[in-house]
Amino acid sequence: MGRVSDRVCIVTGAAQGIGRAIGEALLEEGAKVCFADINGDKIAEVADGNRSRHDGRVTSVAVDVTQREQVRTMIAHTVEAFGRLDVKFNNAGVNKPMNFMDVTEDNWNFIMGVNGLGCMIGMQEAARQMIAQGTGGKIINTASIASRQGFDNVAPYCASKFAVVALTQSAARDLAKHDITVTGFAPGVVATEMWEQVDQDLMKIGAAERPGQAMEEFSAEILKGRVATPQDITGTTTFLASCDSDYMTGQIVMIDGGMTLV
Ligand SMILES: NC(=O)c1ccc[n+]([C@@H]2O[C@H](COP(=O)([O-])OP(=O)(O)OC[C@H]3O[C@@H](n4cnc5c(N)ncnc54)[C@H](O)[C@@H]3O)[C@@H](O)[C@H]2O)c1
Repeated sequence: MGRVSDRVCIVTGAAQGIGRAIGEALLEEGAKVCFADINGDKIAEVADGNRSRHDGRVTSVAVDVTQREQVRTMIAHTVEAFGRLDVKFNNAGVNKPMNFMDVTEDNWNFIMGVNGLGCMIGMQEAARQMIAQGTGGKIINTASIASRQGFDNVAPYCASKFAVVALTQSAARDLAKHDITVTGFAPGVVATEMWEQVDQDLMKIGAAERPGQAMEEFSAEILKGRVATPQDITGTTTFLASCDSDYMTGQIVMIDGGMTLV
């Protein structure tokens, strides 16, 4: 028996990076997992790649987390496949570095849309299903080191991740009476495609002159070399999915290699 045997989980942003690692770790611990992502081809490939090892416990769906109807369809698909929903990870996220003075309404709306609104809709629709089931459940949101501190050239991203923390704390209070716990986790820097893209974007806006420079400087100044792999954080995410007590609700677990201590 795994730590989350037979729990029905949805992970958004699961076509790559942190979300994919969360979903695959849940499968290893016995869960039934719906992998969900805006990239329909890639999410189907990820699910196919996991089917031979975990047959009957894998499904996938294409979803844009900012679109409520698509989120409802994703949940309906999962319930049809596995009978219910126990755990919902709101992990899909975007970043698009820009100097503070160049931030546009489009940039703000894009980042706040996916990271903030997408998280809120994801929580509401998961909770709606859990309330209808009468089973309670768990909602787990991906925050960030950027939800504790603002960093250069990523103001909307930091604002969106502060929003994730506030949504987690507020929803934890509102949903407690339905036995739904709401938690989050806040990684530091994780080596994913998002980080590679951030690196390229920083060069485009002139905040770095060569590939890897911004990361090296950030690494030297703030990280002290502590860059995680997606797999480094799945011990914590599986714990949050398995933890039946409500003592964690409303909390954000830091997985940032001690960055908040420096
Ligand atoms: N990589 C890091 O250093 C780091 C650190 C802290 C927090 N995070 C957060 O972790 C989460 C995952 O990040 P990652 O590094 O794996 O990024 P990533 O870019 O590798 O993966 C993000 C996934 O989200 C999907 N996505 C984007 N917009 C979507 C939408 N509207 N609907 C559905 N799916 C959508 C993408 O297609 C992609 O597969 C994000 O919330 C990110 O903000 C990342």
